[in-house]
This record gives sequence, structure tokens and C-alpha cells, in this order.
Amino acid sequence: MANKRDITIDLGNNNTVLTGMINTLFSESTVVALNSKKNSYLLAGKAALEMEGKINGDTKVVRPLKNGVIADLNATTKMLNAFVKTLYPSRSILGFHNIIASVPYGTTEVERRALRLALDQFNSRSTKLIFEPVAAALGMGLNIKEPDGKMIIDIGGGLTEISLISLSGVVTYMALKVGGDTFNSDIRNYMEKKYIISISEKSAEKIKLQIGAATENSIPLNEDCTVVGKDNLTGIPKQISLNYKEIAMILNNTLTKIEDSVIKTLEQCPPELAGDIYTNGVYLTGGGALLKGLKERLESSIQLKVHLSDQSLLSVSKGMEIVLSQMDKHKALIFK
Ligand SMILES: Nc1ncnc2c1ncn2[C@@H]1O[C@H](COP(=O)(O)OP(=O)(O)OP(=O)(O)O)[C@@H](O)[C@H]1O
Repeated sequence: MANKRDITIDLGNNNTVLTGMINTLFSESTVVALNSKKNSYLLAGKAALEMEGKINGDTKVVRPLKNGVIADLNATTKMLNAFVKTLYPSRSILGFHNIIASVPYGTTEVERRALRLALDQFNSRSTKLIFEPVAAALGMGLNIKEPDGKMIIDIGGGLTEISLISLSGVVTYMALKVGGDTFNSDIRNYMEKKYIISISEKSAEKIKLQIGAATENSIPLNEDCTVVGKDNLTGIPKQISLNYKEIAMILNNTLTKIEDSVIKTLEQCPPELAGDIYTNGVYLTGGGALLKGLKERLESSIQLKVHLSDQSLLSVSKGMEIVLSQMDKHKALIFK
């Protein structure tokens, strides 16, 4: 069992998930509002996200991660401080026993050092990192210790990681700087070109969640939706109706890039492990993987069984909780 003074942190491009105490889970948007003059903290999470694009005066809203790595250390530190205080409202944030935080496999030492610096403020007895694909695989309930190849495709907000894991280690890896955010920017760019209107990031996210689809045959919950943007010719707000088939067409380019990278990673797979992947299929996780019809589209392009995690937004956190609860068994998976 994890100790009351243990904590796990999955610092993602869009969502930060913390687990602490026993069975306490906390998920917030990776966004922070700061006073730009005083460099002081104002708000974090969804409350800060609500302010995005609507600020005035000295307030600035920061998304401190870019493509899965820390782009603004000061903002990240302040945001994590606020999140940890929410998770542990009644105690000092100092004095944790164990902190485990996840990082993409492809991060450089400099990028990892930034995360360690952001975690230093918690003064924990032990702060360890774990690679995201390894944590995600564990969180999906896979036995990663055996000599059996498992391919994990993690489509996050700003990063897609494709990893082949065997004997607790990553054998082949490829990362693409695309994810759910890219789907949103594809939608925004299309709205500018086709309808000559500018829409907000929030509107693009709403379109994706309501009528986003990976193919024209993947019918989402709603087939149509409306969006209001600013007409770039007149400057006047304008409403447009959209159909899911249009969104499937817009997202095709980015989805093809992801498929091509999966195929390239499969090509690099050692022959001994290719048979395992053929038998096991591949494992899909991350919030971006929840796009309607993505699993089926991938199955058809790679001709392998694709298992979509039933907790795509939480698999990395779940994996870290497993490590915390059986530290001795899993200590080879974590590092300084
Ligand atoms: N039902 C859904 N359909 C489509 N996309 C979704 C859905 N739910 C969440 N997403 C997308 O998932 C993405 C966030 O996923 P996730 O939380 O796994 O990423 P992250 O960990 O923040 O990012 P990264 O792994 O790149 O650091 C967002 O782009 C969000 O829009």
C-alpha cells in the first residue's frame, strides 16, 4: 500500500494527474494564471483554463508544457505547488516520503532536470522518475517483466509515443510531436481556410469532443455541431454548422502521420519480438486515443489487434501507483 506521504505526478501537456494518500486521485488542466508584474500565482487548473483568451491587465495564462516537456519552469513549479496543496490541504507540503513522476522516454537529461527542479520544492526523502510508456504498460495491467514484446502507443495532448517494451525495458521507440492538440489546430486551421473564421482553442476542443472522428465510417455521438467564431473579413461573430465527416477529413493528415510512425516502429522491431506483437496485438492509450474510430482505423491500417485502454487518461498514473505500492518489486523501473 502506498504511504500517506507518497505522491505520484503525471505532468502532461494538457492534464496533470496526481495520486496521493490512498486511493486519492486528482486530475487538473495543465494551465496556470500568474500576475505577470509580480510573477505571483493566481489560479491553476480548469479555473485558469477558463480565463484563457479572456484576461486583462497584468494577468497571464500559461500552458507550461510543450510537446510533453517543461517549457516554463517557473510556471510549472507554481502550478505543481498549487495542485499538491489541493491534494493535501491540511498539511505542510514539505516532508513527503516518496515522489514518483513520469517523463516521456525521449526526454533529454536537461529536460528531466527541469522536472526534478520543479519537484525539489516538496523536499521529499526520495524523488524518482519513470518513463511514461513503462508506467502506461503497467497501468494497463501488462506483465512487462517477461521476455515478450508489448507495443504501447500513447497519444497524449502534445506527444505521441510509440514504444516496444520487453523485459521491463524499451527496445524500440519513436516519438512524434503530435497529439490531441494537433487535432485541435488542424480544426482551427481548416476553419480559417474554408470558412474564413477564427475560432478559439476551446471551440476546437468542443468540436473534437462532440463530432471528432477518425474516419467517415466512425459515427460519433453527435453527427453535427455548431460553432461561433470571428469572421476574419468583417470582424463580426458568425455561426457555422459542421458535420463529423468534415472533421474526419480534416484530421486525416495527422492520423496518417501517426499510422506511418507505428508502421516504421514495427519495421524496426527485432524479429524475435515481431511474433509476440502479432500474437499480443498493440496497446493504445492516452487521451488522444479516445478519438472516435481511431482504434478501428489503426486496426485496419496495421492489420493487428488494437487494445484500447479502458482508462486512457489515467494509465500512466495507475502504473506509478502500482510501482509505489510494490516498491521492492518494481524498483528497477524507477531512476533518479
Ligand atoms: N473523448 C475524447 N475524444 C478525443 N480526444 C480526447 C477525448 N478525451 C480527451 N481527449 C484529448 O486527450 C488529450 C489529452 O490526453 P492526455 O491527458 O493523455 O495528454 P497529456 O498527458 O496531457 O499530454 P502528453 O502525454 O502529450 O504530455 C487532449 O488533447 C484531449 O482533447
